[in-house]
Amino acid sequence: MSSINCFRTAKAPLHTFASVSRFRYSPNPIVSVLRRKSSPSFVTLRVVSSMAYEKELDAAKKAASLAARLCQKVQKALLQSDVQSKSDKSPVTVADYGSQAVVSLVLERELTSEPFSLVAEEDSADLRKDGSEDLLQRITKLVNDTLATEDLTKAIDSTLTTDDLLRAIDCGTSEGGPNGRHWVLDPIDGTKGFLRGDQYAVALGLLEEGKVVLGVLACPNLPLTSIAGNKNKNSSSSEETGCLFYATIGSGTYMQPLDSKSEPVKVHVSSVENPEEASFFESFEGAHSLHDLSSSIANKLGVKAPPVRIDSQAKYGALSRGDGAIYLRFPHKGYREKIWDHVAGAIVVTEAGGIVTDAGGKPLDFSKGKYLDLDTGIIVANEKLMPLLLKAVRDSIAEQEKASSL
Ligand SMILES: Nc1ncnc2c1ncn2[C@@H]1O[C@H](COP(=O)(O)O)[C@@H](O)[C@H]1OP(=O)(O)O
Ligand SMILES: [Mg+2]
Ligand SMILES: [Mg+2]
Ligand SMILES: [Mg+2]
Repeated sequence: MSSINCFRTAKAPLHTFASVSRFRYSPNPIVSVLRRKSSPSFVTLRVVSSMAYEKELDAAKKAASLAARLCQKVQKALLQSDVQSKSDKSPVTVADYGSQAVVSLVLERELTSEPFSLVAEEDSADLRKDGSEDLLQRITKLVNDTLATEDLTKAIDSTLTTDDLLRAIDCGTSEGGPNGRHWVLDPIDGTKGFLRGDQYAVALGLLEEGKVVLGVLACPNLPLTSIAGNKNKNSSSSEETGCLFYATIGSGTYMQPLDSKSEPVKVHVSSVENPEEASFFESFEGAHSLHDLSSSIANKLGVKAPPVRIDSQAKYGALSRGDGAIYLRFPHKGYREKIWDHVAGAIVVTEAGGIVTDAGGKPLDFSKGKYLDLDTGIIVANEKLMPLLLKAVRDSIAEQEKASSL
C-alpha cells in the first residue's frame, strides 16, 4: 500500500487526485480518501493494490492459525477428559487467554516496525488475583508449548515468564476508535460452541481509520466442504475440518485448510436470487438471537429450508463460500454487540460479494470504540436478496412492535 498526502484545492477536485496511473500497482487500484479532521483541506490518498497489507496478512494468518492450534489442543483435552465436567469453565478460560496471548505475541513480533494497538475481548485482571497462580502457570506453559511448535523461537528470545504472559494479554486493552490502526481480536468466538465441541472461531481483523481492511477467521471445526444440506451442521463430523478464511480490502476472500500449506481458493457468496431457494444461518444459542423473529422474516421471504444453526463467526466464513445465503442476528434487548464479534467476519463476507448491515440497512460502523451502535440487529445477504430481506425485516419488526404494544 502506498499513501500520499495531498492538498485539496478548488481547481483540483478530489477525483483528480484519484488518477493513480503513476503508481505501478495493480491495474485496478482502489483509492481511499482519508480526510484529516484537524485539517479538512488535507487528504491522504491511500492506494490499495493486490499487494496491500501483505505483511499484515501473513502475520495475521500465522497468529490466528497458531492460536487455533492452541484452542484445538485444549478442546480435545476437554472433550476427552472424564473428570472435567463440561460446565467447568476453566478450560475455555485457559484457551481464551492463551489464544489472545499467542495472537498478541505473534503480531507484535512479526510487525515490529509499527506502533501496535490491539482491541481484544480478554484482559488479565482475573489472572492477577490471589489464587490464580496455577491457572496462570497452565496458560503460560500452554502458550510456550504452542510457540515452540512454530519457528518462532528465534524471534522470541527465551521462554515466556508469567509476567510476559500477562503483558501479552494486556496488549489487547486498546479502545480502538476512528483514528489510526487497530487490530481487533476475539480469541475464541463462540465459547458455548467450544465447550460443546462444536463450532468456534479465532477472529482477527484490522481497522484503519475506522474501516475494516483485513480479516482472518480460523474455524478449526468447520468442514472443508460445504455444510449446505448436512444434517448436523454444528458439530465436527468425521469429515475433514479446519478452515482459514481471509480477506484484505479490494482483494477478495480466500479459504485454505487450516493445517496445511495447500493453495487457497477464492470464495464467493451464494448467487441465489430467489429467496425460496435461500437458506439462512442463525446462532445455535437461542439466548444470542431471537429465533422467532428470524423465522417470521424467513416466512415472509418464502424461505423453505429450515434455519442452519451454528455457533460463532464460522457463520460468516460459511456464508462467504455460499453454504447459505442469509445470516440473521437479533440479540435480545439490552445486549450491546462488540466489534471483535464482527470485524473479521464482516470483511470476509463483503470481499466475497456479500452485504453486511444493521437491521435498518446501514453499514456497520466499527469506528466508535469497542461497541457497535446498531439498529436492532445484523443481517447479511447477497446484493440481489438484500432489498427483499430488508423489507421483510422491517415488516416483521413492525408487526412484533405492534403485537407487543397491544
Ligand atoms: N447474550 C448474548 N447475546 C448475543 N451474543 C452473545 C451473548 N453472549 C455472548 N455473546 C457472544 O455472541 C457470540 C457468539 O454468538 P453466536 O455463536 O450465537 O453467533 C460470541 O461472540 C459470544 O461471545 P464469546 O466470544 O464470549 O463466545
Ligand atoms: Mg465473540
Ligand atoms: Mg470470545
Ligand atoms: Mg467471551
